[in-house]
Parts: sequence; C-alpha cells; structure tokens
Amino acid sequence: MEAKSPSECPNTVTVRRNPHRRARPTPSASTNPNPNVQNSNMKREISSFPIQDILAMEIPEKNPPEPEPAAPATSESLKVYLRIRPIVTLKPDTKDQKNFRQRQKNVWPQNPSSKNNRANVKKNTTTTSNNEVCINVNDSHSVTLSPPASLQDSKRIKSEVYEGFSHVFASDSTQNEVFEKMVKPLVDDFLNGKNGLLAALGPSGSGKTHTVFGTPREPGMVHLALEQIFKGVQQCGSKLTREFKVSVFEIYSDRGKGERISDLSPDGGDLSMQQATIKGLQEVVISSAAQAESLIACAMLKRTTAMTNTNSQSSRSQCIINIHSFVRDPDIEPNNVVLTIVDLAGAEREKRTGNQGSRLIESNFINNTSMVFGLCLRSLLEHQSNPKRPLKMHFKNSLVKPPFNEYLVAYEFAYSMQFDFIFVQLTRYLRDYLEGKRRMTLILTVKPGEIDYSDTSYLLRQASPFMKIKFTNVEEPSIFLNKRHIEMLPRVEQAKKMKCSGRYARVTEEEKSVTDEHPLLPKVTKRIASDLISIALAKPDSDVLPRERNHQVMQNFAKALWNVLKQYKEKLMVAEREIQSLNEVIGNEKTRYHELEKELRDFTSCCSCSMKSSTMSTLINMDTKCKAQMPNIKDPKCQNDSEPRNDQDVFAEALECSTTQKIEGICGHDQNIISKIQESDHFLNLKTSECNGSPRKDREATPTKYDSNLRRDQIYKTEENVYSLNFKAFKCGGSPRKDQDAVHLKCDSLPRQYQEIFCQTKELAHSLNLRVPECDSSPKKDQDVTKKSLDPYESFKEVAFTQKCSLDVPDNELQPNSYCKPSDVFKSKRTPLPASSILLRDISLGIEDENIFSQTKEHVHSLNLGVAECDSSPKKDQDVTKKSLDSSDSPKDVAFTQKCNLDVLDSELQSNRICKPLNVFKSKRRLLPASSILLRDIPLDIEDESEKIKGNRGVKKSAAIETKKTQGSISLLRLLQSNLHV
Ligand SMILES: Nc1ncnc2c1ncn2[C@@H]1O[C@H](COP(=O)(O)OP(=O)(O)OP(=O)(O)O)[C@@H](O)[C@H]1O
Repeated sequence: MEAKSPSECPNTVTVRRNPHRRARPTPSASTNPNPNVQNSNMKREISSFPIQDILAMEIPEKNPPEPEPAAPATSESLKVYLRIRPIVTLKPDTKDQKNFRQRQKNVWPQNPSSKNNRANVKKNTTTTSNNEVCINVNDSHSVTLSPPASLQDSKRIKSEVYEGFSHVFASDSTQNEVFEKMVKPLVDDFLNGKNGLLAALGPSGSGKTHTVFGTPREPGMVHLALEQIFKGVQQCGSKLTREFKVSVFEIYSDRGKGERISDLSPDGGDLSMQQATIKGLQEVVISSAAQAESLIACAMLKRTTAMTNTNSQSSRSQCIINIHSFVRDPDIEPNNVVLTIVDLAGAEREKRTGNQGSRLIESNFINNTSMVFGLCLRSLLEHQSNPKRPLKMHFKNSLVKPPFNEYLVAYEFAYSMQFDFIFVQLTRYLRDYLEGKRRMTLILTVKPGEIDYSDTSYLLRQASPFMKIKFTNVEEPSIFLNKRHIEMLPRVEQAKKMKCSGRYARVTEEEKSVTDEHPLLPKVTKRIASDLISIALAKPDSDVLPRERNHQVMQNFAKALWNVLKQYKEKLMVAEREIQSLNEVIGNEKTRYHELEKELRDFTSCCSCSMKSSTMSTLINMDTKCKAQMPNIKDPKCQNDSEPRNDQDVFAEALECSTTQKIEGICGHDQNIISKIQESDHFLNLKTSECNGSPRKDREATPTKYDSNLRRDQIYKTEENVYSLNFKAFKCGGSPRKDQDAVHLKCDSLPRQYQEIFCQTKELAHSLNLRVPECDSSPKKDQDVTKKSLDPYESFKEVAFTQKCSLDVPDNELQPNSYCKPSDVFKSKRTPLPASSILLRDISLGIEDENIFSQTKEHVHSLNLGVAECDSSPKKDQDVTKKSLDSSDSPKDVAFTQKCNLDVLDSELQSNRICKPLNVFKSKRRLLPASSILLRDIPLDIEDESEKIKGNRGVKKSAAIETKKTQGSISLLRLLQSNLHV
C-alpha cells in the first residue's frame, strides 16, 4: 500500500525555506573588460623586467634572411640505389659441405686470416653459387623479388616487384659503374657547394663495405670520390682555392654497455658526442687522392671487424667518413661543404649468424641502429606525406622500444636482456639528414641468393618507400657548413667565427651601438648569456632550447634590458634635475641668509649708533636747556638758541658737539644713569620714528625690520592705553560744550575721581573765562582755545593723547592750534598735540594768570637744575624759564620738558634728578594727565599764595618773576592736586 502524502490545506500558504537561487552569472570578460585600467593607477614608474614577455616571444623557426644570396629551394627526392651482390659459385664437395655445416654451428667469430677459415670462406662462397636467385633485375629502376619455391608452396608468397630505384646495379656491375651513376653526382654537387650523404644499407655480407671501400683492385666509392674531387680541382686551375679535410670515425657497441665513438684516423682515439657534434675528431688535410687512400686504408685497419657465419670480415660498427671542403681565398664566396659516406653495419639474424654472448649483444646494437635509422626515415616520410603527423625524433637520446620483428631476432634477445632503451648516436649525428634538411642518398645492397630472400625482402619492403622522401627545405650549404664547422670548433673559436659571419654582423653592430651608450650592458648580458648557455649545455636534450633560439632570446633579453636601463636613465635624469633645482634653491637661501645676516650686522651697528645718537639727543636736549640757562657758555654750533630749530638740527648738533662736551663731564655713576636714559630714549626714538614720518638720522639708520614685534607690542600697549582713555572720553561726549550741565551729564559716565576733576576744572575754566575780558593781551581766539582746552572732554582727550603725542609727534609739527581728535588717533599720528603744551601755550599766550606759568617755570627750572647738576654747568633759571615759555620756542621746549615730566616718576626725579625714559614703559600705566603732573611738580602754597595774590590783579606780564596766583588758578591747582593725590 502506498503511503499517500497528506493533502494540502487550501488555506495554508507554503513558504519555501530555500528559495531557488538564481544562478550566478558566468564570469565573463565584460565584468572587467579591461583589468589593466584598475591597475593603471598602481602602475609603477619603472616597469618590472618583462621576462614573461621575453619568454612568450614567438621566434620564427626560420632564420632571418641571410646575407648571402639564398639558393632556391630544391625539391629533390631521396635517391635510393640498389646493388645486387654477385653470386658466388661453390663447387659441391662432400668434405667442404661437412665443414660448412660444422661452421654453421660455430657461431664464434673466427680469424679469417687462418688458412682453415680462409678455405672455409672460399668454400662457403662457392656453395651458394648453385643456389637459385630470388631477385631479378627488371630494369635499371626495378627488380622482382621471387620467394623460394618452398615458401611459395607453403606460405603462398608471391613474387614482388620493387621499382622506383634511382638505379639498380646488377650483380655484374662494377665499382666504376656504381660510382658514375651514384657517387659522381654527389661529388659534383659537393664540388658545387652542396652537401651530400651516401649511406649503405643492407644485411650483413651484402657488399656494403665492398661498395664503400672496395678493395685494392676494385676501389670503393670513397676512393673514387676522392679521386674525382682532386681531379676536378686540378681541372679548375693551378691555384688551389679549396682545402679538403677527411675525418673517419666509427660508432660501435662497447660490449653491451653502450655506444662508443672512435676516431679512425692514425692519431685518433676515443671521441664523445655533444649535441650532434663529435668532439675531438681529427680532420686530416688531404691534398691528393693518394693521401686519402692511405688514410682510408689506415682507418679500415682500425675499424672493428669480426668474422661471422655470413661474412668473414663483418663490420661490427657504423663507419662515417666526412670529406670537408673549405675555401682558402677570402675573396671567393665561402663554400664549405661536406660529403658524408656512411657504411652501416649489416643487420643479421641470430639463426644465420649464430652469434652468442657479447657478439649477440653486438648484433643487437647493429640491428637496433639499422632499425632506428629506418624508423627515422619512415617518420620523415610519414611526416611529409601527412604533415599533421609529428616528426618523431628517433635520433634523440630517448627510450626506444623496438617492436617485435621476426626478422630481427636480436630484439628478442634485447628484450630478454631487459634493455629498456637504446642510445643511437648515429642517427643523432645524422639528424639533419634524417630531418630532411640535407640531401641524402641510399644504396641498398642485397644478396641475390635464395636463402637470402627474407633479408632482401625485408630490406626492400622497409627501404623502398624512402625514395618518396623529398628534400623541400634544404638548408643553404655554406651556412649549414658554417654551423656544422663552428659546432666542431672550440667555444672561443665559435664566437670568433660567428662574429666574422655576416649573419651576426648586424647583431654585433646593434650591440655595439648599445654598448657604446651603456658600457655596463655588455658585461651584464655576457654574464647572463653565459649562464643561459651553460644551462642549455647542461641539458642533454639540446633541442628543447636550440642554439638559434638561445641567440634570439638573448637578443630580446638585451633589448628588454636596454629598455629598462633607458627607463632608469630617464628617472636618473629627472632626479638630477630635481637635485639641481634644489641646489639652486639652497644657493638662493644661502644668499638670502647672508643678506639677512648682513642686515642684522648693519642693524646691530645702527642700533648702537642709534642708541648713541639717542643718548646724545637726550643729552643735547638737556644741554640745550642748560645752555639756555648758561648763556655764558658759548659754543659755535649751539649758540643759535634764539632761532627756531627743529629736532633735526638738534640731533645733528648733538652728534657733533654734544658728544665731546657732555660725556666728558659726567661722572661714572651718572654715566650709568645716562646709559639707562640712552636705552629708554632709544626705544622712544624708535616709537617716534614708527609713529611719525619725520626724518631723523637714527631713524634712517635704523632698519625698519628691527625688533618689529617688540616695537609693535609697545605701540599696541600705548595705543591700548590711549584707546582706553579715548573710549572713556568718548563716553563723556563727542564735542566740547560750554554748558556745565552738559559737562556733568557727560561726565556722569566717568569715574568719580575724574568727575571731580572735571568739575573742578570746569570751575577753573569758568573762573578763567570770567577773567578773559580783563586780560589785555589775550585775544578772543585764545580764550576759545583756553576754554576748549579746559573742557573736560577735551582735557581728557588731550591727556589721553599726551602719551601718544609725546612719543609720536615730532616737535616741529607741533602747532599751536592743532588738536588731537579721537577720530584721528588711528588715522593720523602726526597731528596730536600734547594737552599740557596746549595748556601752557594757551596760558602763556592768553591768560593773565601768570602764577601758574611761574610755577611751571619753576618746575621746568627744577628739572633743568637736575640736568644741570649732571652737567655741572651754571644755569640761570629765569632765562631758561623765559626761553622755555617763549612764544616761539615754547612748544618745542615744553614738549621736551613735558616728555620728561610725563614719563618720569617723582621718586626718580627726586633721587636722580634726571629724566629716565627707561621707565616710561614701566610707569606707562600710571601716567597721569599732563596738567595734573604739572601741578604735581609745582610747589604750591596755594593757601598762602592765594592770600597774597589778592589785590594784586592786573600785574603786568613783565613781572613774571613774582609768583602771583589768581583765585581761579589756585582753586584749579588745589583741586587738581587733591584729586590726583599729588
Ligand atoms: N659486388 C661485389 N663484387 C665482388 N665481391 C663482392 C661484392 N660485394 C661483396 N663482395 C664480397 O662479399 C664479401 C662480403 O662483402 P662485405 O664485407 O662488403 O659485406 P658487408 O655488407 O659489408 O658485410 P657486413 O655488414 O658484415 O660488413 C666480401 O668478401 C666482398 O669481397
């Protein structure tokens, strides 16, 4: 019974817990079409070495066009010749037949030189004479192979026709005939600069050695070829432009341990093969055919041979003869050609040879060599017929697993001996031929006997298709010869030869241009090249990295390296330019530093001069006053005191006349005080030079940059003080008013202390105004000025500006009617007028109450006395006072006097009796209105004087010596003194 699933409730909603996920889009190139863009910002300034690009470079298989005119590619087919050994007649003899049968069992090689063996061989050759032949020559290019009758009946083997041979030499053909039809064309090509190879293939005893080397009576192809070569050279001319060298070596089996190479030249020894090159092979220079014959005869004596059942002198090695042709005359086109003739060892079957042991191993080597040689040609043929099929490199040192071959019984033994691989050096040496790059000619030698049917049939079946091989890509002879010859030379000579050839000339020219620009490049590339070459040489398989590919890789490597070096060179140049610009900046900074240092030095010297001049100016001021008091002292430059002079004149004279006169009379203690005055005065001068634009010597000499911060701070402090006072003054009112109520209203916002002062001042002003009509000499204008000056607002304003004006305003700019307005404080610093000077001026000009002025005179006189004490000079107070209060000179002098009085504390004045401008800034915050200071310094006996003054009104101005005070002035002074706590 099937279990039914519960029916779904109609009202329920099924919620899928794991909804279907959408398949992720397949990552494609569109997601990141250009991944390099992302990394573009991360691009390095100097790219890394493009080793991957170099390795990925596609190098064409064919070399670039050669400098020599390339010969047209010839499409030639491999020529295969067939030679049939003559049949040897053997007379039947029972005794010989017995011996033959016995020798068939004796597989060991026997010395053919022995009489018995010689007789046996002779008998053996004759025994086959009666056998039927299995091969019949149809024509010069075809043969018919007929199996024996026994095989035809049992295995139904039919006759086979092999055609297409270049030529079929019948058994009765002679050596000359073979030479003329087969070797002579090769020799002609050889003399014409074409390389050639003649290889003899065939079973053992088929006549290969006889065909190649021959006998003294029937010389072989080598002998005939050499004769032909020298004959042709002699026919060309008396001058021999070619040089021929002959080398002969053999490859044989070293008792089954491997292949060995032996030089068959008279002084030759064992050789070694390295990349299809025989190292140490001697090349004997041959100048005649006789020398060649003797060399060949010597080589044949050295060649490894052995007697087998099939051949009394069976060759047990592969023999290679090279005939090289070199050009002696450099004017003639280089044409180095080689003609190679190979006599292979004949394959043999164990059954027939009866070899055993090491001889059997030797047979395996021979058969394997023949088989690999045939496989190479078969692979070439298959590759040519079907290019898709790769060309098998059987000539390489690789594992060769020979297939089962019923005819090559030796393979069975090889398998039984567990030979895993077989090294074939012959095919490696003949690689270029087996790859179809060189022309090759094969001559197949066969035995026509009936018993040789199997060997003949096998050879024809295997080798007859080789005639279809075509040489379409035959290398240019001279280049190939150069390469071959270069490979046989030591490495140093190879390099020399490569440089001499035009092919590498272009490379050397490029490298030379590169090396000229960068001398280190050759060493680097040479080192890398040597490393790569050593690596390549260390590899047994040289085909993986061919020499030409190495060269091109090295060439590309050099180019890439050169590009990298160029990038680094550009980077280095940019860095050098930056360094140069930085050096220029450093030089400019040094120059600027020196200029600043020079300015500092000048400024330091100017500071000292300024301080000195300032001190002198202070002293001059004091001296001027002293001289005003001491009219008896006459100085030619300082006498013109009556004339109005400005500060410039005073300073100029101070520099000239005061230095010698004043400093000398000052004691040591006073000199210290004066030095302090110099310092303080220096700062005052600085401030003055900053505030106004009056030309002064010290200002001109003082750099504007000197201690600007300090000076600016001082100015700010002063301005702050002034501003605070002005601000308070502004609170009082913006304009002077005569109305007392208005003054009170305005002064309500002021502190109480100042309010009292204003009230009292107002009273004083009122009293002064009351006396104005009584004043005879004071004009109305001055009365207004007096009123204005006594106005509380204006007085405060003037007091506020006193500090600044005393510091900022040059004396020559002080005008009687100039006022410092609050609005002009920061606009113009040249116009303010000290309130005290205005007060004194007004009073001296328009107010009859001369008591105040007398007090002021006394105060000034007391100051001058203090200065005079320093100078130890006589003084006259009255004159000085008169002069200071003179209408023309009073502003100037009062300003100077006020400058000292405003800034100096009473204690200091009492102790030192000298103005100390040094304390100006210390006591800056304690500055008092000028009027109060004046009143403070004036010794008042208000009460007494007031009483005395009564009834003395209307005293003339000329009687100024008497200290008479009006009631208003007394009250004013009293009020000021009491409020200011003087
Ligand atoms: N065309 C020929 N005319 C006369 N004698 C020949 C001819 N060919 C071969 N012979 C003789 O046959 C014998 C064997 O010949 P040869 O040694 O050349 O055979 P092979 O193929 O070289 O044998 P292997 O491979 O064992 O060396 C030699 O004695 C040689 O004189």
